[in-house]
Amino acid sequence: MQLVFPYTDRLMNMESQNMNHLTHDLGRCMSRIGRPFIVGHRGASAKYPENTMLSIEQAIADGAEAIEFDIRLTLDNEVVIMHDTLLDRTTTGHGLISGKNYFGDIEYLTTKKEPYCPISRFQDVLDLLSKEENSHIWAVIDVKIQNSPKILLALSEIFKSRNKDFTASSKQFSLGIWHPKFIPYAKTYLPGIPIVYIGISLDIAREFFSNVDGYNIKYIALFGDKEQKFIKEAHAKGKPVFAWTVNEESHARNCHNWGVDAIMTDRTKLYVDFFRNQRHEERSLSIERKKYLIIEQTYFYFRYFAQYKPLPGPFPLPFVGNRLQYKGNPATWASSLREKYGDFCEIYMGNERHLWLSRADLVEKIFSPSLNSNYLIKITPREGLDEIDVTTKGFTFNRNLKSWMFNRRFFNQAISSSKFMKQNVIITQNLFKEMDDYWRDLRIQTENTSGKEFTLNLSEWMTRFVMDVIFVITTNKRAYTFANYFNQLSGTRTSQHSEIDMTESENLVNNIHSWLCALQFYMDTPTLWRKFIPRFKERAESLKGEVDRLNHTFMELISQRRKEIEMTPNDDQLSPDMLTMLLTVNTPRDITVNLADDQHTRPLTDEEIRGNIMEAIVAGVDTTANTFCFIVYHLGRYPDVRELMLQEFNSVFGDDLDRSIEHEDLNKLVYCDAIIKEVSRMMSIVPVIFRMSIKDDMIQRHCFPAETQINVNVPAIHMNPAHWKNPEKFDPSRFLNQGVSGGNRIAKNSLLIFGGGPRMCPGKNLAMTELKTLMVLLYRKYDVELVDMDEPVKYHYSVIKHCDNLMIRIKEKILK
Ligand code: HEM
Repeated sequence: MQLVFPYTDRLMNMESQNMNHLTHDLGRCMSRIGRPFIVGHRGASAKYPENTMLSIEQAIADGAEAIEFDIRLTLDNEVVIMHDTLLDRTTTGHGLISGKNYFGDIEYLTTKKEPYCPISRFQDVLDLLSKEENSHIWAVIDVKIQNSPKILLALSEIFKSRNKDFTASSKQFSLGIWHPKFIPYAKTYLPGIPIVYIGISLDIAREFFSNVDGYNIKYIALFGDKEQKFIKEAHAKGKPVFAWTVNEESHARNCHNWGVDAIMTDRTKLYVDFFRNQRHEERSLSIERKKYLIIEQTYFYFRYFAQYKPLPGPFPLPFVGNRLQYKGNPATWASSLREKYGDFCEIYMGNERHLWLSRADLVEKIFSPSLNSNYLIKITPREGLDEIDVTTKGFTFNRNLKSWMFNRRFFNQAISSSKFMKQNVIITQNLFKEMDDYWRDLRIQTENTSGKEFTLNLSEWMTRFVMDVIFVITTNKRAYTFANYFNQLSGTRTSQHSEIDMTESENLVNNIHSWLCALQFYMDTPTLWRKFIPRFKERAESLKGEVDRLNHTFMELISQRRKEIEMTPNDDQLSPDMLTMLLTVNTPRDITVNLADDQHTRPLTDEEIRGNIMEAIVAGVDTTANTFCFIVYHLGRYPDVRELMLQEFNSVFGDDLDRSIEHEDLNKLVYCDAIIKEVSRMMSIVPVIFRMSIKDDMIQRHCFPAETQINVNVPAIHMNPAHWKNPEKFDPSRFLNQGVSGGNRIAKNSLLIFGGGPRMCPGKNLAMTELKTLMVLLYRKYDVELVDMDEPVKYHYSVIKHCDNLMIRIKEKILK
């Protein structure tokens, strides 16, 4: 398949004097080769020791168009090709490279890995690329973040010793920069050499690197529809996007489909061949398949006109139904459907019928509390979900009710035990302290520290913070997500955690993100599309690879913890995290209290545990973090409400701003509780709740068969004046004095923050505990304001409502 890069035409038409060589030459070459450039990451490092001449030469011999390597500066000012700050991992030497001379010391070392190679210098690479036969090879120099910017001066001297100006070098080299502080030095010392941002954060790329010539982004950070918009944005500006480090076939294929311009890989030969072979593959629908599709559609319209009396709704088109009208925002779609077709209407996703319910009285049956309810399953049978093995495991997609009930019982009791909740409050406080230290460091680094004020993007911090909290309470392991973020913002690896731990966790967290993409894709994409349309088929394969990898990682985590438990002496206490509880329940080391009953006497299998842990993380993090951001936004907009909340904190904690929070304190925070509910009502973080009819049924005299998909339009119910007085008004007091005579009454099924019936959110109490603890921690310590009081809150949807770029200003209160 000949793929023309989306931005190539534009590049070709641009005046060449307005472009640097990187964008210009890349544009030309790519339209010619019709696939991403292959860049040898540290050379052909899967075959030969990384960052050596042997490895770089091999990458070129394999047919790579470019090479990538890292540079470090020695004590005697030589630029050597090395990744780490230390010699220890890859060479026979020890200690910091910056503390050793090249001459007389590093020059005598070799690689640890065979065949033993000398340590290369930048000079050597320059010699190689200056050869006539290599004049087409292009290179990315990774200027590692821990280097002093003076390495760029040393680099400049080496270039100058070959050519007086940088014209020749700028055609072959580009500088990979991690931190914006290097940019002015690069522009001064190496004028004309293109600069590429290297990193893992698209937000940082957008905010601090808008003036560079290209982007080299970690593969996983480009995963997801929103993330891939970044590639389009960059292309619209004529800037290429590369991805690192691509060592899986499915990843390479994804990069190709996303329009990534170059992939950095350790396995150069494999990918040069891979793309060569791929282009020869034929992809066309066979005649049999086409026939099958026609018969299927005829049957669909027969049923549509003859069998059911359709509800109001748009007419479904062949094959796609009303799918094309869906623009990725469930709440807006639900609201426009309701406006046009009323509170009870229908649409078709492909050939599948979906009923939409937008009023509390319509959902009465759906949220019946009975365990014999007709609505205990959430999603209609979808082969895609079977393929990724979630329909008999975990919760949300589990169609096996026996297995779901078994899991749910243990999950519920594990996370609602008081031991677990207490631990959660302690962990949140400890991690908040660490995050607060990072904020202090960043505040000190910023120039304006007057009045101890500090501005931060709360939405970025909170998704990472809550990920860490939920990770620790479920697995007793850190995710280091906000420490990683701090390192990126500060430009140095200054958080106290080890680089290996942090990289491993970062990969895991990214993998969870891919798993979520996979769930959505396999749930929404019809089987026929996944099987027969090449673009969907490839995406399906690649996402399946991500799911398998994540399952494997969690299985390893579980077996590791099982061993740790076995090694722990019987008298020693085990940590009350969820993984340990689920591993020990119904075993002699059971640390849960009355968790099991007569019907639930066996231990959980590793696969069951995996499902429970993964869903706790996936379902708990974004929901809680985004709810917290929306709370902070509302408290910024409504100072009266904030004042009442602070008075409540004062009545519970006194004026001791430092006293630690006990789990019991949180029950006393009734106004705080009301704020959370009111914000959640107005924002409807989870805008659609799904159910499937197990048997034929009827709502308001409209009959529908078994296995009909039902979607509940939550914002419509949360904002319906029939259920709520002045629904547009932010008024937490509507949740006070419930159950008191003459007090407020909440209409049945009108508040669906956590869903309803037996499939209601099992993390409800944990979420409320977490949110209250965070509110106390932030508002007791700081005066918090919105940076822009007039700006409406920004958000986007992907399954749930995500708060975007919430900029707040915090000022430390004076301790009494
Ligand atoms: C403010 C935070 C949260 C909100 C707004 C929220 C909301 C929801 C909603 C609306 C549902 C669907 C319920 C239904 O279908 O009736 C749900 C399901 C679920 N939630 Fe939460 N949730 C939050 C936090 C959490 C946390 C912290 C956890 C666990 C650690 C969690 C775990 C789950 C699980 C496992 C399900 C699936 C239950 C099932 O299908 O049986 N949630 N949540």
